Amino acid sequence: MSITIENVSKNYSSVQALKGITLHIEDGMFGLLGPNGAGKTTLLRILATLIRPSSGQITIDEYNVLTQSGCKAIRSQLGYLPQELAFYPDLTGREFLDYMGLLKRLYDRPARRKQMDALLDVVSLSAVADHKVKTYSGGMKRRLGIAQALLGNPRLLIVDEPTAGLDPEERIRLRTLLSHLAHRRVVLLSTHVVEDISQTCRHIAVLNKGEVAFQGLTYQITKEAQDHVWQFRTDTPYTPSLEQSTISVLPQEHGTLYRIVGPRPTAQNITDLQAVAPSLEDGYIWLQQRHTLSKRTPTRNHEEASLT
Ligand SMILES: Nc1ncnc2c1ncn2[C@@H]1O[C@H](COP(=O)(O)OP(=O)(O)OP(=O)(O)O)[C@@H](O)[C@H]1O
Repeated sequence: MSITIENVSKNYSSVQALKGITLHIEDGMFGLLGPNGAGKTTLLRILATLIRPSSGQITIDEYNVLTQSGCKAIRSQLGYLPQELAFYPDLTGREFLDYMGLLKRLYDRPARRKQMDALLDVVSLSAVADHKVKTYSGGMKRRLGIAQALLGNPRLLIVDEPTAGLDPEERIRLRTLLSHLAHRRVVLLSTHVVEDISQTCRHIAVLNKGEVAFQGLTYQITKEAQDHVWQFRTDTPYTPSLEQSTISVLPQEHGTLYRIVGPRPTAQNITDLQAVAPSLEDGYIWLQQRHTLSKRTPTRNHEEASLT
């Protein structure tokens, strides 16, 4: 499968949620990374054909998603797990899947049952399939959500923040499951957790305020931050400049160890200053910062302002 998103914008009355997004996505796992409000959910809902963009073009394989026939063709190949999936708590996991299967027009009962059994196995819920959903943990509900998205064996699986609120064990379990599912389809994963992406996605796009701040191979993000990550020690609290972000503050026996992303720190009271190898998180913060700063309108300094 091949997805091409060209110059897509979306306005909600006065809010411009997406501003000319252009992306290309192929089979495998693709990560959509960005802070709250970046526009990830809006983009996923557009791809899931739930809302229409204000402008732009989207083609999935040979289909134009914005036409009625293209939309219909894509819907039959699509599985979607939204951030908040409404479950019926008094149904069992199996009953819920059965209901969702009917909504997906899987009317052949034996075939639907067979598919449900296989999916319950894939998401490791077979043992609790006949327990009510209200007895499931957050992670189990998320896995049931993935099972319902997989009904009909879609070639495009869209999952919005699937690891939010899960404990580390469940997060790893879910990430691993999604990686396995990405073998013969596109899995589009949205998250604001850098680690989710680093462990699973070869290709990513970083969104910032409705724009693409980066797209490419995941490891390239660390390269972007090369020579912009600093470590130093100080005895007094360090206040970062507007262009710097504090990544960590580690109290030690002698002073405090700071890790900063941005221009080289120049404060007097710091020692052992060195540039360090960026992590993916450093790279992500650097990209966000660079993108935000590039959008800021230059302000006059105080002297210039006082002359007028
Ligand atoms: N239905 C809506 N009506 C008005 N504004 C909206 C609507 N949906 C989203 N927005 C706004 O659009 C922008 C992008 O929101 P979106 O939910 O797509 O971002 P996100 O990256 O998914 O964030 P989060 O991780 O918090 O869900 C935000 O400013 C949000 O407030």
